[in-house]
Amino acid sequence: MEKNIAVIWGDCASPEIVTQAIRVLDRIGEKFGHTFNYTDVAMGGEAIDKYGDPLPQHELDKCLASDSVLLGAIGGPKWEGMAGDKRPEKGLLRMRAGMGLYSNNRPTKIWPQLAPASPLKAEIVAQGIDFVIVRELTGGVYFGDRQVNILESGEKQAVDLMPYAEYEIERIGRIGFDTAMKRRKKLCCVDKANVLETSRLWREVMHRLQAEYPEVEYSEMFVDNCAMQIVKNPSQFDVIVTENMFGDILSDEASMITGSIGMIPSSSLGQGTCGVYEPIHGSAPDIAGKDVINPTACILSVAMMLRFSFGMSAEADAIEKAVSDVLDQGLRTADNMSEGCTQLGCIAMGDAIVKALC
Ligand SMILES: NC(=O)c1ccc[n+]([C@@H]2O[C@H](COP(=O)([O-])OP(=O)(O)OC[C@H]3O[C@@H](n4cnc5c(N)ncnc54)[C@H](O)[C@@H]3O)[C@@H](O)[C@H]2O)c1
Ligand SMILES: CC(C)[C@H](C(=O)O)[C@@H](O)C(=O)O
Ligand SMILES: [Mg+2]
Repeated sequence: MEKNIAVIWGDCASPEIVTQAIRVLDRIGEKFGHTFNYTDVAMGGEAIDKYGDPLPQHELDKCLASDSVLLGAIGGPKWEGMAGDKRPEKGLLRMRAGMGLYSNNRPTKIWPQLAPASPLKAEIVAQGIDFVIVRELTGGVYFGDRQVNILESGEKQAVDLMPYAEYEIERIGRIGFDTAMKRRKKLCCVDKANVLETSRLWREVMHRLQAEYPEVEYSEMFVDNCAMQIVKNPSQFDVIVTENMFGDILSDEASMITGSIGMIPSSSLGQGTCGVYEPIHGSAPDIAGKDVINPTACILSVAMMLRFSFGMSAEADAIEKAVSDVLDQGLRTADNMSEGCTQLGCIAMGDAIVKALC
């Protein structure tokens, strides 16, 4: 097969992990007889520096014309303090909206080899950590109206609105139920229905959908409790469906109990098969240029791309097996290092995963 992939190299430490992910893709191409063509796309800080805009239309068009997009992460201290709509992150949000990627899948699964790297007690880890956060990605407070008003007192007042329409909830709710049907058939809707009107509308829509999925054990949980339960008893979760900002926060928390944020990939999809695949972490400016960032989340994002956008399951399995083999060999990066293991840098970890693919 031949596939055209838009590549967003990203900012700070991001190009280091994207480099390793492309090496893995190239190796998969050789091994399975596929051709992957790459088109560079500037987004975030790189695009601000080049074009004065975090995602010019011509760069978004390259993403729209591709079979899928591979992204590291954007943003960093160099662009802090810029106006909200000029910041690197605005490019990411514009891409998600412009490509209609309302469904973000963030798998939270601990690799058994990484159990010692989890900050949770061994007995909690032993009960199993394997759930998916289905995060709504193009609505809510990220995309609601914003204002800065001047009050009579002369003070500023900032407003970020959190709108959700029924169709936005229904389409992501359906994905939550469909994901649960393919797994252990448990779905938890996480919200703040004790306070927020949007959450109450979420529940109303979810209850309608629930009738269509009688096999799914459906539950609801307040987001503050969920944050606590993820640490106390993560094995209770199979699929979590939640709104944009709650999903952002909970997925970083959830990643850590698997040993490191550097292990969790994600897919962002809408109606078609063209999606964006990226690690859930950011551009890690504090470790940029040091060859210490863990490339695994970006490499596993490639596996998700192959599986979900290109229907290449055997190829995706091969990447995941290579990651598992490398962990079996006791190879780790600094973020998930534990006693008795060998610490590698980003490039050496990429080398090890590519070698394990051979
Ligand atoms: N999708 C994206 O492009 C994306 C996602 C999150 C944050 N960001 C941006 O990234 C920038 C930095 O954000 P931040 O510092 O809050 O979050 P971050 O995820 O970049 O880093 C948080 C901490 O985790 C560490 N870390 C992250 N990924 C790692 C990896 N693969 N291996 C080892 N350690 C890793 C970092 O070194 C840092 O100490 C900000 O500009 C933010 O907006 C972008
Ligand atoms: C960079 C930021 C806009 C982004 C988000 O909040 O969605 C990031 O944190 C993520 O998790 O992808
Ligand atoms: Mg985030």
